[in-house]
Amino acid sequence: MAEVQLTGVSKRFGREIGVEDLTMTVADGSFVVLLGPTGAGKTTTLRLISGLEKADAGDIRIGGQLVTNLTPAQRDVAMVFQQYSLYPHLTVRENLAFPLKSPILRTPEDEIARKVTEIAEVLRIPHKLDNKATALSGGEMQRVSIGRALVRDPQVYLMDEPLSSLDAKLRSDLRIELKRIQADLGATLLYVTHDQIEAMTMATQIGVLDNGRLVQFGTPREIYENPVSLYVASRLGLPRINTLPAEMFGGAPSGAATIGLRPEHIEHGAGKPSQVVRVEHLGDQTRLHLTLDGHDIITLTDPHTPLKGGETVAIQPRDALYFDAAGTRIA
Ligand SMILES: Nc1ncnc2c1ncn2[C@@H]1O[C@H](COP(=O)(O)OP(=O)(O)OP(=O)(O)O)[C@@H](O)[C@H]1O
Repeated sequence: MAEVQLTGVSKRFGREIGVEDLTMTVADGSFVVLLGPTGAGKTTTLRLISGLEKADAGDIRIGGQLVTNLTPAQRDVAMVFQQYSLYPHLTVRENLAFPLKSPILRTPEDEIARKVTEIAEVLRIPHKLDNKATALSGGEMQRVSIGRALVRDPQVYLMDEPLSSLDAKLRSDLRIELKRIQADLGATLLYVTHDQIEAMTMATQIGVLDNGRLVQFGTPREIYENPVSLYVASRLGLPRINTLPAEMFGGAPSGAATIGLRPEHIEHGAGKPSQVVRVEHLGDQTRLHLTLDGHDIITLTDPHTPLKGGETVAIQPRDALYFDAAGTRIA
């Protein structure tokens, strides 16, 4: 597979910023996740790499080769979209085989059959191989779409929220499968998601986009534990990071305007008394909704907590994050 390198890439749509001066390297064999709210430029980045959009400025290299002026087919990338794109009149088998039948590839028939069977098994649809694409559930269609990318051996895979239309169980199964397949193939994969569990568990690196600009690039742990700004800190973590006036607990560093408290930054049992508004049992976590001097705080607690709404619990920060008035991290 190959490394993807973006250097100073910009793309506007009229006055709208798609991406702005984007410089990023997706190393060979890495799994990079792009995070950012809607409109941040994630899809535009994938479309620029695949050649579906043309950059206004900057260079894109795949495997060291400048591809800025190449067509999508010449770039040899495989893209999976959020919405499945299958040939409805073909069977699942024919849909999966289609990318291998390109005259350029000249894949032998027995090799095609072997790859199609292998991918169908990985995606758990071998019993559907002879169904028409239209005779599948939405989740099965999306698995075939992913399969159509995986049967190929492109320079890079580009995936735009490929699991978002699937139910929770299939999504978590495929998350693990996709990560395993990527690691086994040593594939280079650039992946867009809004799902932070996908980002945390699959990514080797995460790139955070803000209005077309790359504001931080690092491992999931770096992004979570050492965010450069409040914006980045707010992209990961459930419940979301709590933000309070910096001086609320005393001891804030000079220049701090906001203290950012993730659940693990909130110690219970000492400090300032806060009111319990509600204890929320979500099954996999138990959330404690608190209020302190008119500020709402959401944190986590023991599932067997005796705390109830109306009670008081003392809290204090531990290893919290501090930000200045512009949201830049200062401590
Ligand atoms: N074809 C287009 N024409 C006009 N504006 C566009 C076009 N494609 C993208 N944009 C604009 O570029 C910006 C970035 O869009 P993009 O789709 O890359 O965001 P995104 O991060 O992928 O968002 P989402 O999470 O909603 O998919 C947005 O302001 C969007 O409105």
